[in-house]
Amino acid sequence: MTTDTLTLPAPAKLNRLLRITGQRPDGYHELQTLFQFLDHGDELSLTLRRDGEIRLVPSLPGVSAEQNLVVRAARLLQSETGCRSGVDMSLTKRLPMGGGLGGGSSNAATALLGLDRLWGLGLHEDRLAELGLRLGADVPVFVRGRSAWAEGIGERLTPVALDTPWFVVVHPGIPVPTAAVFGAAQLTRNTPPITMARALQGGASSWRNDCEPTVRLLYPEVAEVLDWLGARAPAMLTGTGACVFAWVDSETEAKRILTNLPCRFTAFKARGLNLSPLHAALDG
Ligand SMILES: C[C@@](CO)(OP(=O)(O)O)[C@H](O)COP(=O)(O)OP(=O)(O)OC[C@H]1O[C@@H](n2ccc(N)nc2=O)[C@H](O)[C@@H]1O
Ligand SMILES: Nc1ncnc2c1ncn2[C@@H]1O[C@H](COP(=O)(O)OP(=O)(O)O)[C@@H](O)[C@H]1O
Repeated sequence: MTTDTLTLPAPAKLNRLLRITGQRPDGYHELQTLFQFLDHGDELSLTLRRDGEIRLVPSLPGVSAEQNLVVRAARLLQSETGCRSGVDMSLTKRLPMGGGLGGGSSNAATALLGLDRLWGLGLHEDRLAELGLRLGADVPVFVRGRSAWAEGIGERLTPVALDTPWFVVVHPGIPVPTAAVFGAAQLTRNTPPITMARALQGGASSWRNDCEPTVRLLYPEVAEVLDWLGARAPAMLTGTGACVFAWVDSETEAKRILTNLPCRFTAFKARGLNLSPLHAALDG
């Protein structure tokens, strides 16, 4: 049976570890990172249009519909496949923009997989991941939908099963643009690469984020969150920020930390997942 409307999750990700091991001639940084999904995120609704039009209503504050990654994903899919169907999209945004939670990339992956289903394209996951990479370095992991060890700029992915604690994720109330962190002179760019086995062997207590010292220095609001949360549980930066996460043993402990949150910060609690809720929804 075919359906005319799909409503799908676009989960957040955390970078449980992030090492910057070099820089390519085109300026992009080579990373080693561990990606994990959360059971918290945005939601994208897709309704089939037969006239080929692609619409997003309403658009996000500060991002025109044309720049929005879900519209760009839909156009890319149309131009690559010659598909003549269109779509009406609406996005329920819960993830902060520029938060290091991969919201835009996750939205793009949900659009790619959702439209592949809605338009009956039947594209292979490898092809969708390749199209995703053209939209952003973080899109492929959301297309694949498994926790992963990532290398290159994040596109060389090996699935892994990570521990799945409860997390408290705190946003300092300011965005941190990815390009500003990667453009900073003082950023560490020469961390020696390690094997995935060694990274996993060390466990969460050994995992670090190479962006953290630079982000601390450039964004005192993030440093404040790192100090506040770090005093309550082990805490680190996700991606290039702005969000900081801490891992705890139970939902009760997560709630306890949230109860005392200073009102200048926003926060949520979520469980770590090794399978993306998008894939669970599409397979269910
Ligand atoms: C570093 C990560 C870790 O997850 O951080 P967050 O953005 O999620 O915080 C990501 O790989 C980010 O991926 P994504 O957000 O898709 O980045 P893009 O839009 O492709 O790149 C934005 C800009 O950041 C720089 N950039 C990005 C990725 C990379 N490996 N090296 C870079 O130097 C480039 O200047 C690029 O123009
Ligand atoms: N659907 C979208 N959701 C969020 N941001 C988007 C979207 N489409 C385009 N963008 C642009 O991408 C930028 C990075 O967004 P986001 O993915 O939320 O941050 P991060 O990569 O730090 O997790 C935003 O500041 C915005 O300009």
